[in-house]
Formats: sequence, structure tokens, C-alpha cells
Amino acid sequence: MKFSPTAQTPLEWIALKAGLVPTPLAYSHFGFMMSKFLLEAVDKGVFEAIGHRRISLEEICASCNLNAKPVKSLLGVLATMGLVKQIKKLFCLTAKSKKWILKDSPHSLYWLMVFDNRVCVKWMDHVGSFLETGKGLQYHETLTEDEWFYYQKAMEAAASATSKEAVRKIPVPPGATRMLDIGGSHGLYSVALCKRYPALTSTILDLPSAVEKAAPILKTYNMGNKVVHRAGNVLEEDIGKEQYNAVVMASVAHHFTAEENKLVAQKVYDSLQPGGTFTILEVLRSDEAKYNGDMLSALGDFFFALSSTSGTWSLKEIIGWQKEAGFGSFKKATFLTIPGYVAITGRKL
Ligand SMILES: C[S@@+](CC[C@H](N)C(=O)[O-])C[C@H]1O[C@@H](n2cnc3c(N)ncnc32)[C@H](O)[C@@H]1O
Repeated sequence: MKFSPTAQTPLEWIALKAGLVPTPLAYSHFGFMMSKFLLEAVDKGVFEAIGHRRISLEEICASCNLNAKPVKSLLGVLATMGLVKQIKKLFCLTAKSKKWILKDSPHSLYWLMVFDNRVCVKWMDHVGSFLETGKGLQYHETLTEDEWFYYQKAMEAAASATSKEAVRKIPVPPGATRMLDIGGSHGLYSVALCKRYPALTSTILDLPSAVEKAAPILKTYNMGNKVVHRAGNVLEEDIGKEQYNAVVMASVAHHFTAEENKLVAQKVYDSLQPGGTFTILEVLRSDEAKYNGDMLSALGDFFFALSSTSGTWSLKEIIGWQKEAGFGSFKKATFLTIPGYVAITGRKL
């Protein structure tokens, strides 16, 4: 998927086609403005204040404790994004922002936006030094307690957009009773899979600071002993021999080096019963031949490398670690909810 300037009038279309519009400015100048203005609107509570009502500028400002002049201008920006509408003197949200932003929507990305605004925006100051040194931030080692909370809430929000699709794309062997969810955080994938396969139970293995903030989130899904947390580092923990029927690792491989991913694949292979499955979910890196391809995948590669040093991986690399550990009969499933996101499953033969 690509984001690019779109003409709104025939004249603009001609100007774009003729190469008269300085299109790099869409990313360099306007891109960061759009991002920060929207994030701050979400974080200051502008969307929640409007909610499902039609309200005036004055009511929005009173509810969020904000100044009318900049808010009026901000609402204009949000309207151009298709997130807010003005009807006479009142403002309301569009279907898009009610679905993706409002906290009470099952698709809400509110907490992902709060995490972006309060944590990830600061990471952007390190882009220059990252380019010079190649050293990413390793944020799992430096997050504060509050930041761990925003991180886990953000991951829950992102997974709520994909978990319904994920349960259809993650194969689970017939009769499976035990699964391990590596870096499973909030546990949404475990919850969804255990609901789909009633005999299945799951252990979520995640870092201690993550479990501290993710445990209250998991509790809200009322899974009792069917889905439990275990605090630990998968690179160091003993995950046992022939314990599980299925292992899932979603959006974790991009934090690890190739050597670490090989180590995890080997540990997972040993921990699975024969016929067990190992599913890795990741945004794939386009290989060299498709270098001008997917923008989300290219952004993901840089962003994950900036934040964790590693980055995204290609299909060949992911299957390579699994093959080396002994897995076979590979399956790849693509996602509609996150373009470029895939589930790659290998089976212990
Ligand atoms: C990007 S989040 C993905 C969360 C969840 N799997 C999902 O897809 O929504 C990565 C998760 O991996 C966890 N993690 C990172 N390094 C880990 C390690 N060495 N061992 C266990 N968990 C780890 C983080 O704490 C975090 O919860």
C-alpha cells in the first residue's frame, strides 16, 4: 500500500501528471504535520469530546480545556482527513473516526495513537544518529513504567484490528490442547484461538515489565486459567520439550537478530510435540527485486530497526530459520487488515 498526494480537481490532476507539484513535500513538510496534529487531537480528547454527538466548538474546548482559536483550525485539518464534519455550526465525527478512533469502538486504535504521541514521537529525534551509527534504541530496555502501560495498550489496540482475521490464518493441529504465545502481551491472539478451539489452553510468555501491564488487560477477557501469563525472556527461558501443540509468535521476530530468531526457532521446535505448528506473524520485508514496492513494509523495516536495531524480515529468511530448526510443510497466509502482514506456519514433521 502507498500513501501519495491525490488531486481534488481536474486542474490539480493535470499539474500532478505534468510533474509541476513538488510531491516530496507531501512527505517531508506535510507528513509530520498531519501525524502530529492528529495525534495531539486524539491525546487531548477532541474525538472523545465529540463522541456520537453534534457539538459546538465552545463545547469541545470546554470539555478538553483547550483554546478555541487553534482548535477551530485543528478541526479544519481533521475535516480534510475525513475524520470530522461540520454541519451548520456544529461538529460531529465521521463513520471512519467513530470506527477507528473512538475508545468505545471494538476497532479503536485510540491507545496506539496515544502510544505514538507520548512515546514513539520522541524516538524520531534519534533518526539522524541511527543513520550514522546503525544503532537502534532497544526500547524494551529503556521504557518507563508509564511507557510500558501505553505500549501494552497500544499492542492490544493494534491486535484487536487483526485478531479476528488471525484466528482464521493461524493453523492449529486437530485435538490441540496447549499453545505457547511468545511475546503475546495482552493475549488477544490466545484469547481468540482458545475461544475458537474450546479444548485449547494458552501460556503467554512475555517480559516481566510487559506482563505487569498486560495482565490487567488479559483479565478483562475473562479467560480464567485457559489463558495465563508467564513472565520471562524467550531467549533465556527453558520452554521445555514436547510440551505444546502450537506456538505463535506475533510481531516479535522484528525485535530479534537473525541468530536470536534461529535460537527461538530451535527452542520452539524442541518444545513442540510431533505434528505441532510454529506460526510467525510479521510485516514482511520486500526483497530486493521489489524494492519500490510496499510503503508500509519499507516504513516498518526502518521503524523497527530504529526502535529495536533489527527490522523486518523476508519470507525466505523466516522460512530459513524454521527449516534449519527442522520444520517443514510451510504455509503462508496474507492479511487484509494490515497490508503486508503475513502468518508463516511450519510443521514439526
Ligand atoms: C510488538 S509487541 C507484539 C505483541 C503481540 N504479540 C501482538 O502481536 O500484538 C512485542 C512483544 O514482544 C515482547 N518481547 C520482546 N522481547 C521479548 C523477549 N525477549 N522475550 C519475550 N517477549 C519479548 C514485548 O514485551 C512485547 O509485548
